[in-house]
Amino acid sequence: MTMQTVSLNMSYGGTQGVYRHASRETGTDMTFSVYVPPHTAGARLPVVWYLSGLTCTHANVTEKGEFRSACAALGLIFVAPDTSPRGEGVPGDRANAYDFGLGAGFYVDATQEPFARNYRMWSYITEELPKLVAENFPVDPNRQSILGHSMGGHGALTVALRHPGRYRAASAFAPIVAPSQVPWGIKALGGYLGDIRQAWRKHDTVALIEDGARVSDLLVDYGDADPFLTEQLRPELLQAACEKARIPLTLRRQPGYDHSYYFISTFMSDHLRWHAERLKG
Ligand SMILES: N[C@@H](CCC(=O)N[C@@H](CSC=O)C(=O)NCC(=O)O)C(=O)O
Repeated sequence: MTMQTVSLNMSYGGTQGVYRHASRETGTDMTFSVYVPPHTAGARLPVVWYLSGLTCTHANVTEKGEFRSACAALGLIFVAPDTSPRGEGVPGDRANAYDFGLGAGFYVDATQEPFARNYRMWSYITEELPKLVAENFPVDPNRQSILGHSMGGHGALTVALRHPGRYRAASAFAPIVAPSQVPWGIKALGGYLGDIRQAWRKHDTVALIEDGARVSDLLVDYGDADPFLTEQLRPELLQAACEKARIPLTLRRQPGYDHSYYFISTFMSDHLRWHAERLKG
């Protein structure tokens, strides 16, 4: 699989790159970013995947996430994919809605027309992109972890729950934890997967836990000034599901913080340290 380098900049002794490739899964060109920390030649490094939220590309976290200093200190590779296919002929123009279509792939493989050909973000994130990254960067495939924000928090938690042997840690900023029960999720899962509630459960963190999926532990931060908290995010549903399933959950309510990258960047290094602990050795 080939890829092109869009840009490459030195940062904290490592390199921040942006790359583009032709994706088999989405049938489009896809852009993603990778930060590689300073390392000795030949070393294989742990990799942290970051899934972004509604309206984002790779660029939001790359420019505003403030992850590079911690990644350089902790020796972590940081990968930030896009949130949907884009380009000519791809349905779901954002002019119609910010919460469905372009920038809002919800990390599922769509089964409904006209989305089924291009909106294959589940397979892209879990299969195609990991292979491309492993072929082109000094990653240790046995030391991977995943985190995300909002729609990307939903993606990170569902991907981790369905691949318990692959990701050693999972965490999220203000995740959508029960998409089957909130407006953003009902719109997206219905639009991409149709009205097949059983299929939705495989893309719903709370439902996956209810159905027996497990991870060793979770870290979740949310801000109590987040405008989406009570209608879309509903962290109390995750707390109840984890308590019932006895999954250790560190759920932190951050007073005064909202949903923005000012919030994410404040707690990014905490999350990366938490991941690094679980990616040791
Ligand atoms: N009306 C806003 C809503 C979009 C928004 O807040 N997007 C968040 C993620 S929300 C859940 O997935 C985001 O990360 N935005 C990008 C940023 O750089 O802050 C809008 O249309 O912008």
